[in-house]
Amino acid sequence: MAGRRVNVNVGVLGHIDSGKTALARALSTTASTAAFDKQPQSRERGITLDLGFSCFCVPLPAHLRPAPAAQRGPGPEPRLQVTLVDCPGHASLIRTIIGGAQIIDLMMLVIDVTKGMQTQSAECLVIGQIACRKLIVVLNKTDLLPEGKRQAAIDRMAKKMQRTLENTKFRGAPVIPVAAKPGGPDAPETEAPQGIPELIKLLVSQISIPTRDPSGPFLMSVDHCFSIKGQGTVMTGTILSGSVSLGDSVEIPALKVVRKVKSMQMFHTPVSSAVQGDRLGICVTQFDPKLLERGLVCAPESLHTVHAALISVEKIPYFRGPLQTKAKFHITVGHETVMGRVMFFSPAPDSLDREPVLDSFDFSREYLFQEQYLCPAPAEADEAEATEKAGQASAGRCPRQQWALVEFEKPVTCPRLCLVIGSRLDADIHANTCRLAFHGVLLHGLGDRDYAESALPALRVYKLKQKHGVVERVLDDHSVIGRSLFKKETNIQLFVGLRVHLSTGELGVIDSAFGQSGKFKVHIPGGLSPESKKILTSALKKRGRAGRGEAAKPEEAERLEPAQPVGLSLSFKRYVFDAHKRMVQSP
Ligand SMILES: Nc1nc2c(ncn2[C@@H]2O[C@H](COP(=O)(O)OP(=O)(O)OP(=O)(O)O)[C@@H](O)[C@H]2O)c(=O)[nH]1
Ligand SMILES: [Mg+2]
Repeated sequence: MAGRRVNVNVGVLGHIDSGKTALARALSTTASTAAFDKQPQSRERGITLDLGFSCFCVPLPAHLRPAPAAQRGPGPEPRLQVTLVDCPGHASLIRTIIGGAQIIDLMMLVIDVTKGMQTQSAECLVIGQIACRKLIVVLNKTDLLPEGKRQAAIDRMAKKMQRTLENTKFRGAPVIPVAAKPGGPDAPETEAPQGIPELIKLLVSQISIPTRDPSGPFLMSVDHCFSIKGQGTVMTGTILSGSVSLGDSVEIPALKVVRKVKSMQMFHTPVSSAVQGDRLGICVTQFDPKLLERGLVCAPESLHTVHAALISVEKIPYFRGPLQTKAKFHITVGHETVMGRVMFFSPAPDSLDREPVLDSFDFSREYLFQEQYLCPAPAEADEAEATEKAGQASAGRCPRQQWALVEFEKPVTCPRLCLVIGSRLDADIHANTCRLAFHGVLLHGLGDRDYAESALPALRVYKLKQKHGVVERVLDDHSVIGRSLFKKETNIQLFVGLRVHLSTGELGVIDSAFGQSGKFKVHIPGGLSPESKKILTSALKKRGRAGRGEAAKPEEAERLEPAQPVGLSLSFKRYVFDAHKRMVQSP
């Protein structure tokens, strides 16, 4: 029996033509069926269209070996299997790249040393920050640098990359030069790559194996599917969670079918079980492989199909422009990308500082509707630019967590708490801008097609509304008539009982409509103060005088005339999903 193998997935990401496939080829000794641009279209266009998988093995390094006590007696040397996930570079394939990034433990960012950071290198770095823990920057094509100045140019680019990483979570990550295919496409195959042994050494030293957890529901991301005559249908992919054994039933949720696992292989070797992190081919009883190119296979009934979701959101700082409520984004949910419309909301003002919660959504709390995602107010220096952008949190008080309701154009099938990325894939790919707009975690999926009626009323997101009017006249010490707060057609009955503040300081309560023109009666429980009465009655007198032509002493009219009318302000909450559109008193 072969010795123990520990698998780790390493992503190869970078701008188009930086040499990712050439690097994967140089690194690999064993190629799986799908590696190295074997697709005919891929060969024709000279670009990678799909994830490519290949691997190489090295002795398991000391830092990854279990403690001596845990080791079983003498046996074959344990091996580390490094599975390389060669991602496409072309901008149009970013969904594939995001899918690839979610199954890797470490990311190699390939940079063409003669070009430096390019648009998709930056996007890959953003994706890496969201989905990966570790990074190595590989400066490729060093053979293209003039020999005499090569080292200096490499050092300069390495410094530049370090500076770029400075503001990311990969600060201080290693940068290493190579030439994966010296001489380029026309160079003879005998031309040996340069710097590969050093890169392997660095990779192996940087790899740490995340704890693989065999518990939890089985979930595998499938990247290829084909049938073998007389045996069944084979799906190859990476196990994202849980484990699988021979004879288990697995579900292909996209096709709504359940199949039995007949056999399994890991890199051409039959196995009887596999766990999270393993790369695997499983053969199940026949189904048409054409129906499933990409997708998920899972333990029966462990995934949910959702029509909308509540997600925790964080804006990607490189995305230019605001994130608007009602805007449409491409939303990658787990391993699917669909269009979705978003509505942003923040904590109620009294809970801005609450610790972010990333594993559930609290329906018992109230939330404040936002026209757009709130960004921290920028430093003074950026003020000019900042004033253009609305949606800044007032006085630098930015909530620690914000959310969005995402409504999908078509339902998506995804695991619990999966990664969500919102992007603007329709943006011009040559515009040199980051198309990735926000990321987050799916906290709560709405599985009912009629979620708008069945589930959303429980979501207590409110808009804070303010209305302003004026006191028209005093009825008595405890009541006034107001106007200009409502439109003529407003049903004032809905507002009865809500508090209004008079600009003179008194508190009133809307009592009833008054006449047909949107006027209303306000009851003032504490009574009008003598000063207020003076201001109001003097205004009344003036009106009266004009109306009835009564003579008043000119000096009195001057003295008592209020500088401004007495205002009435009403603030109330309206819950966005309240079917009855009730107004609720706000503090
Ligand atoms: N001179 C030189 N050319 C290289 C090197 N590595 C790759 N190339 C060439 O660069 C071109 C692109 O290489 P690929 O490996 O296909 O690049 P890629 O990053 O996989 O491209 P996409 O997958 O389409 O994004 C090919 O013509 C390679 O021969 C290198 O180290 N030196
Ligand atoms: Mg490629």
